[in-house]
Amino acid sequence: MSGAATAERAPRQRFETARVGTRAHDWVQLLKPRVISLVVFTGAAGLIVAPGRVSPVIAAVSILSICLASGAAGAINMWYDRDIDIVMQRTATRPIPGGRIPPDAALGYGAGLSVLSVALMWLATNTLAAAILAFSIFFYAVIYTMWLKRSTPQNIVIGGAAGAFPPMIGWAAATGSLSVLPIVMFAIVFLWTPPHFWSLSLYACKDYGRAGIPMLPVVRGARHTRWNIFVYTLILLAVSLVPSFLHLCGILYTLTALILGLGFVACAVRVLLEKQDAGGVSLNGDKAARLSFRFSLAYLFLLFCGLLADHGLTWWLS
Ligand code: HEM
Ligand SMILES: CC(C)=CCC/C(C)=C/CC/C(C)=C/COP(=O)(O)OP(=O)(O)O
Repeated sequence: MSGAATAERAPRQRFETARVGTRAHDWVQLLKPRVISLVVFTGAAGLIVAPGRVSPVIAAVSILSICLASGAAGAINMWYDRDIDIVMQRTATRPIPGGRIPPDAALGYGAGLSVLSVALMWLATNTLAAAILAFSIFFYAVIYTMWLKRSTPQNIVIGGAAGAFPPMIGWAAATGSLSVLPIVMFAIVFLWTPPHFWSLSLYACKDYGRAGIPMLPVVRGARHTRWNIFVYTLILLAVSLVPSFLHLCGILYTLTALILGLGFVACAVRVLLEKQDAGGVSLNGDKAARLSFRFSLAYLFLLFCGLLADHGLTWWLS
């Protein structure tokens, strides 16, 4: 090959590589990968603390199924929400509003991955796990996204159930049944979701208002939302201690839940006391709400780490 031909092709090859790379990145972004990471972690925790032994291959396929299902639901959510995502600053550059993935292709991708994830779970484990997985996709993609999100300020209180199922799915995958602990784990994620999301919605309120989405601070105001965050963190603290009162967990979990829960309540108190105008709108760049949102992510991750560590310690001592 002549030197001139090589020189001519090199920049073109670089362009093709960049384009392929960018497209792959967009398909991954459609799955909401960072959200998946925490969803999968809570699902894996349910699977690990369940009684009995699961083969590593079955465990891996179960976790992969939860990962694909969560991503599939995210892709369908982004397909349906393309009209509002384009109006909101936070979401305007997503692959569909950004014009990089056609809406029909995103829907096909989400639907295909949904079927694949449920089929994989069913083949690898049992009907109960596959059924709850299918219901979670339906709940997030249809009940939350297509119905509740645009119709009521209680959208995420009810819709939060979708994201709370993974620990139950993990447990069901391992045992073929359910029990008190996975139901309490469901309740923890369910009660965690409102303060998690409302903290963010306090500083993303303008975006939601512009898109006409009836999120709590848009409809009932920032002050009401601040109080709701506080109340939910208190209830969450109480419910996170239920496994301890029922003797389902040991001291390691109890201490973790207590310290993290008090930390989350402290964040909520800062949100309540943030310098604000008469309507509760922050005069401080929503510093406290931003901290509370970040803390919510650390809280759930560390609480489930505490549960796993406690489980490991009990197993090691027995
Ligand atoms: C219906 C319930 C939920 C709602 C409405 C909600 C809402 C949100 C929103 C709007 C964001 C910001 C995303 C962005 O900036 O692109 C976010 C971030 C996040 N959420 Fe949730 N969430 C919910 C449930 C969950 C659940 C169940 C989990 C995991 C167990 C979770 C984990 C995360 C994570 C890890 C992030 C950070 C993502 C990032 O850094 O890009 N969320 N959530
Ligand atoms: C197993 C399985 C199917 C799990 C589902 C997990 C689940 C429900 C995750 C919800 C996470 C999330 C980012 C919701 C926000 O949606 P949004 O549309 O309000 O937020 P957006 O404006 O950022 O799109």
